[in-house]
Amino acid sequence: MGNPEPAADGALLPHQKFDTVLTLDFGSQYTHLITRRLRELNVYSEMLPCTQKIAELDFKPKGIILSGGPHSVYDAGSPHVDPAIFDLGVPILGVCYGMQELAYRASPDNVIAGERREYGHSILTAKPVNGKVDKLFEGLEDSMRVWMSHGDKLVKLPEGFHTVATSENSEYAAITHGEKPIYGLQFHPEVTHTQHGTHLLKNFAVGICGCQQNWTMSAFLDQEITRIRTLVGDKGQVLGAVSGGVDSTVAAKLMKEAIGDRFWAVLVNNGVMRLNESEQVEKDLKEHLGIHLTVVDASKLFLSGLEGITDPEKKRKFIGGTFIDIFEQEAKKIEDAAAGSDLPGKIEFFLQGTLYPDVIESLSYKGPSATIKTHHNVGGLPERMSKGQGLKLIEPLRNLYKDEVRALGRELGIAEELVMRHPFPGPGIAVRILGEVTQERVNIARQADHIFISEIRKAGLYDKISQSYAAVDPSRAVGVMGDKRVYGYIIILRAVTTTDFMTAEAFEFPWAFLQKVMNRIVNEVDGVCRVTYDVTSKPPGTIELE
Ligand SMILES: Nc1ncnc2c1ncn2[C@@H]1O[C@H](COP(=O)(O)OP(=O)(O)OP(=O)(O)O)[C@@H](O)[C@H]1O
Ligand SMILES: O=c1[nH]c(=O)c2[nH+]cn([C@@H]3O[C@H](COP(=O)(O)O)[C@@H](O)[C@H]3O)c2[nH]1
Ligand SMILES: NC(=O)CC[C@H](N)C(=O)O
Ligand SMILES: [Mg+2]
Repeated sequence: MGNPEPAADGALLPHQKFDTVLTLDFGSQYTHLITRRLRELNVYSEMLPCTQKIAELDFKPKGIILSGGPHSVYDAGSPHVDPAIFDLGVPILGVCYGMQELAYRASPDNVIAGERREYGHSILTAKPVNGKVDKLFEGLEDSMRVWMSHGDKLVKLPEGFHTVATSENSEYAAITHGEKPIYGLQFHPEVTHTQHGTHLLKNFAVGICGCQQNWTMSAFLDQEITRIRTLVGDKGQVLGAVSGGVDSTVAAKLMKEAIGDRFWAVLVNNGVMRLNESEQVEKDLKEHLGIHLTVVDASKLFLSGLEGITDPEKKRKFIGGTFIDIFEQEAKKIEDAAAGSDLPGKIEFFLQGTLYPDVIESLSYKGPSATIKTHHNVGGLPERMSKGQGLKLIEPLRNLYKDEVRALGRELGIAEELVMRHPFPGPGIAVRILGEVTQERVNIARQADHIFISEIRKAGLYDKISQSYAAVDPSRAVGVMGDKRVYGYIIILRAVTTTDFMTAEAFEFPWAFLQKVMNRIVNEVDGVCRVTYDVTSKPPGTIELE
């Protein structure tokens, strides 16, 4: 099931504690939106690949949703669901490919390639049966705009099914079985382009599956604290890397709440953090959160090692590797110190702030996809540490989306300012300096970044932007300042809005704001004579420059 954490009796995972709708992924780009929409309704949902064997589940879902997907059910090699889903006796909803899969299973000649693709809006009307609209469409009696994206279609109703909604182009826009709670939709209720899509998913999850709407961060917090205590026992100790970022701060606070002083945090100052960041984080974590923290100043080691490296991937790999070396040394020191203290047990666990999108990424049903960039990857850390030092992994956030992590942070009483911080990558400013990283360039990037972020805060824009920073382009440009010719670096400002950091749009600043920031940077940061604003969306750009 992909959960690397050790099992312990009584340490219940969310899908064992909360009513869960299981979404099986056939590779649609929208699958994860199904789980998102359900969680927004306070119904817990998890996604697994369509190849999941039902016998291997360690929980019983209250309902199953089969997602859309790029394949055609009738093609050789197309994915098919484990037929055991039908033996669970729980409601099933097929969306697009998922519906075609249901029809195809009933009889392969139910599904054919349509004459043309249907992509975009369509008007859907619920069709009453015996004068009554189906449970799936309760409260949705009026026509609604839905979003379609398919080329294949049902040519006839599978045996035992009837139509519960039609659209302009699809006679079988929504179908249900006469006796069993099995449903199919040709359109996508999970996308925001579908009107009342969330209402429809609620009708399925709550009305039909009978799920309780009790997935709240306060309930999760209680469950997770119990789970961590059971897992770690009353003697075990936990070690964790913290950056001051949202994820590691929330994970650390949660750990502190669960096991108190048996949690040990390490912050590595890699020399490419923001202005005063290391000091600020130390203060925040120690004072506000009361966390037991070791700060390792390795800035010289990182900066000297980065000398002469211009290739982005090489920079990332160097930083990732050095980070692990330092962390291992510190872990050893802490362990040795803990062994000599009167603290009860040995350090057995390693805390990691993995989030659900990372998990989804690894569970999605897809062919091999190209690596865009190597994230500095503390993901490499536990493997070496678990083998080398026998540490077991603990990942309390692995089922949460970023906004859920923020809500959990608030639940834990973490200050709003920490909870709402923009993400900051592990390799830090090093991937925001194009080409070689030098102390001079780091200083310039820090100062420019500090001005940009302070102005964003002053203008009340910080929470409207998902991530922002200033980068340095060390190819220089000519300028004139105080009647003198100057030849200086170019600053690139970047600010984006995004929900999942997979795609992003450049933030639209008022012109006067950009001019003000430009003015301050050229006047206050030595060595800079030009400021540009990067308007590239993702794709084709990425959020970081390297
Ligand atoms: N300077 C650092 N010192 C110690 N650990 C770090 C450092 N930078 C990153 N990490 C570790 O790497 C993990 C991944 O970094 P990432 O930036 O994705 O998360 P974050 O910093 O906790 O939160 P955010 O996404 O808000 O920045 C962190 O959770 C932390 O465990
Ligand atoms: O901890 C991290 N280590 C990394 O190596 C790393 N690279 C990118 N990022 C962050 O990921 C998000 C997407 O960034 P990209 O569009 O540049 O891939 C953005 O939020 C980036 O800041 C990283 N975070
Ligand atoms: N969005 C989908 O699930 C598409 C299903 C199938 N590939 C079709 O074209 O009809
Ligand atoms: Mg970070």
